Amino acid sequence: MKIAVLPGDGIGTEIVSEAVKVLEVLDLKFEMKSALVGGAAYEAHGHPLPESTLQLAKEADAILFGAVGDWKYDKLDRPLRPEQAILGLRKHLGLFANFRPAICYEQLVGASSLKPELIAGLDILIIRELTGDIYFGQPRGRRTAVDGHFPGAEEAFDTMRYSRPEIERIAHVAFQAARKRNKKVTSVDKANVLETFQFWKDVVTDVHKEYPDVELQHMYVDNAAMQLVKAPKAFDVVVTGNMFGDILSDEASMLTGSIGMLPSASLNSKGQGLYEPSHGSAPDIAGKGVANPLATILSAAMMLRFSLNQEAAAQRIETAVQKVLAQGLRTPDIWSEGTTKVGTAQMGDAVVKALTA
Ligand SMILES: NC(=O)c1ccc[n+]([C@@H]2O[C@H](COP(=O)([O-])OP(=O)(O)OC[C@H]3O[C@@H](n4cnc5c(N)ncnc54)[C@H](O)[C@@H]3O)[C@@H](O)[C@H]2O)c1
Ligand SMILES: CC(C)[C@H](C(=O)O)[C@@H](O)C(=O)O
Ligand SMILES: [Mg+2]
Repeated sequence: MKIAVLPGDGIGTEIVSEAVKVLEVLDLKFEMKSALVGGAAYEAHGHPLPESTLQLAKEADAILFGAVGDWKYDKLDRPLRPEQAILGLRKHLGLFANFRPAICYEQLVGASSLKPELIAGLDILIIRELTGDIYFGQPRGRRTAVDGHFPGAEEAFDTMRYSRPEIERIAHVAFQAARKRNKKVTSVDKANVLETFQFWKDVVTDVHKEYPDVELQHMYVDNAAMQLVKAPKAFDVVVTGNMFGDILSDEASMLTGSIGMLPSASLNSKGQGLYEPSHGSAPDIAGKGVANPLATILSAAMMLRFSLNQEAAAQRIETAVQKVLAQGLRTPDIWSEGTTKVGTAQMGDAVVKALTA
């Protein structure tokens, strides 16, 4: 089993080290190979996703990814920016199905910004389409406006688009996931304004005919953003496009206590997957040893489950994470009165200890 380890930038390197520690202690005979990606790869090779890194990723059974990006690269031409590395990996590997489970662990009910009764027992799954939408639509660019409110002015534009097969395959993923859970899918769109999302809604409705045992609800994205903080437990599986999924998953992360708790899996149709926390490189706390590594450690558990056929090991990691939380250990992002503040490495060590005890 080959795992490509791509730590990236900022806290990416700190949190991936902890996940690697956890994987190593399982002693499952993985072959782990690391490569530079993002800003780190740009510095060394002049490109955020060098051919050698892409090749390593393509040949791996699974990819463990940290995060990419730093403010200092914001002025680079877009194709050279660190974020192009993760977008390129998703595109080149066809990683269209992004699972972002928002689970509020019992021990962290007090860490959320929401009232405990709203989030105690929360377990929802956001399924974000990851290779289409306005993220990848062409054409895009800058030009001189020919119409609109300011003809002749400089303007920028992107293209929002989805094809029927792209929507169908993510809808199947969502209905099948819901079958293993509480059999409810909420499809989030903006069909009242955008043709792309009226089409999304129509296609999801068509696919639903094959899943009569699963309840389908449609919801506009603005309402969904509100309902997520009003009554999050009313959701089971949420399926949506690339951009709405990006935004709603960050919102949902706060229901779990912190964005440092939200893992993710991005899968292609061959069962290959990239596993990364949902958060970014957090330049504001990078290098301080305070980042929460649990989202990355939980992403490694998802990797064992979805790509490496190691369900028992995945469950061992998830149980170990709950154990350290029960011991009262908290990185600053999830710390509350009466618990013990620890750093990134101490948190990783505690998970390793809980696994081996
Ligand atoms: N997949 C990715 O690689 C990815 C995802 C999101 C953002 N980014 C990039 O990351 C950079 C920073 O973006 P941003 O600040 O908008 O988002 P971010 O997710 O990096 O950080 C947002 C806030 O959450 C905090 N945070 C994030 N992860 C944390 C963790 N594990 N523990 C504790 N606190 C954590 C940060 O300190 C910050 O205050 C940008 O360059 C952005 O493009 C990359
Ligand atoms: C860094 C960026 C390209 C990325 C996205 O928008 O998909 C990030 O925000 C994420 O959620 O993985
Ligand atoms: Mg995001």
